[in-house]
Amino acid sequence: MTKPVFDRVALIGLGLIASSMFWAIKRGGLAGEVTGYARSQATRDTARDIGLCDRVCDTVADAVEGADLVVLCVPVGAMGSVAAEMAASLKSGAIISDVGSVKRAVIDAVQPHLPEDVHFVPAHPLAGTEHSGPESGFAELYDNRWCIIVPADKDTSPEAVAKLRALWEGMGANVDQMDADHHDLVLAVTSHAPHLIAYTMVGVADDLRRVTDSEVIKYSAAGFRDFTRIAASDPTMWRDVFLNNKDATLEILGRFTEELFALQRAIRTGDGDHLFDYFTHTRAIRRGIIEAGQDTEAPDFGRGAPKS
Ligand SMILES: NC(=O)c1ccc[n+]([C@@H]2O[C@H](COP(=O)([O-])OP(=O)(O)OC[C@H]3O[C@@H](n4cnc5c(N)ncnc54)[C@H](O)[C@@H]3O)[C@@H](O)[C@H]2O)c1
Ligand SMILES: O=C(O)C(=O)C[C@]1(C(=O)O)C=C[C@@H](O)C=C1
Repeated sequence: MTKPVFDRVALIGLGLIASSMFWAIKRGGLAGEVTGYARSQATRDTARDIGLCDRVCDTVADAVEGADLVVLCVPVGAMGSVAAEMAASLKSGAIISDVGSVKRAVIDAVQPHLPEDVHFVPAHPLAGTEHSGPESGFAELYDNRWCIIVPADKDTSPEAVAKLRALWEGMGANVDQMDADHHDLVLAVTSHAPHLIAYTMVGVADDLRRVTDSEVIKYSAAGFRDFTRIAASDPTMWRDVFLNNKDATLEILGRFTEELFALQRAIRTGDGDHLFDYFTHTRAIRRGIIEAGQDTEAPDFGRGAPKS
């Protein structure tokens, strides 16, 4: 039996990310006790019914009392108010972290509420599904996925960072470290703008009523199915992501629109060379990612004959 990384962990907000953390912590024997708090009675009842958390508390103060690590797993827009609510009950020396998809806005919202004798070490696991709520979690969610740790200050305790790293590694993740603004720009490109594009594409399809009546469902085995999966993600979470990573997302969408206009023009003017060169370039990027071993889920390109 491995030694737990923390004696007591508190998970605040019992949805997909927190419930997956709980099952992964249990799988790895990473904490002595895990307490949990959710705002709604219905969520707390469900959590108790399915054995999510060793102890489900009815107040955030009870959940964080005596905890060595507190992880805020609520939507980005709720982080500040939850931090304010729990601040007076935090144990001296505790590590406070979060899992929010945006980092600069969360740091600005949470930090002012925290007492000086705790360590604030924000983080973001790059793993999720389109499902939400306490029943959607599973222990394997973080296996081989990245978790980015974003220390709030330059003088954040290295011991606190190392302990949080050990927890995420114990849950199966690969851990990296980044500055908050850089994180927000990278995620605007790789996650936030793509989600907005998926939402838009599904909305466009829905506008074409005759398509959605039957054909979209019938033929959505291809790329569009991934769009509909992503566009089924939690509306509160994604509203908060866009409102709290405004600048980076707008910057990326501006660039995206420019490229889209150029492609649109190439189609209208019959500029096949532009389209071909563009697609050749993007294909090389995809192949580069796979060759560098950075997409562990990608199938080999070129199937060829089955290998005996
Ligand atoms: N879903 C993903 O793909 C994903 C991936 C990485 C990070 N995240 C981040 O993780 C966090 C949680 O996301 P999730 O997918 O687990 O969401 P979820 O909807 O499954 O769970 C969120 C939980 O927070 C609770 N909550 C909402 N407002 C609250 C408040 N004011 N006070 C207390 N509790 C409140 C909800 O009731 C729910 O239990 C978000 O910040 C999100 O940006 C999500
Ligand atoms: O797989 C999915 O459903 C996701 O969208 C997960 C995903 C992403 O990769 O964009 C979504 C938001 C996060 O903050 C991190 C991960």
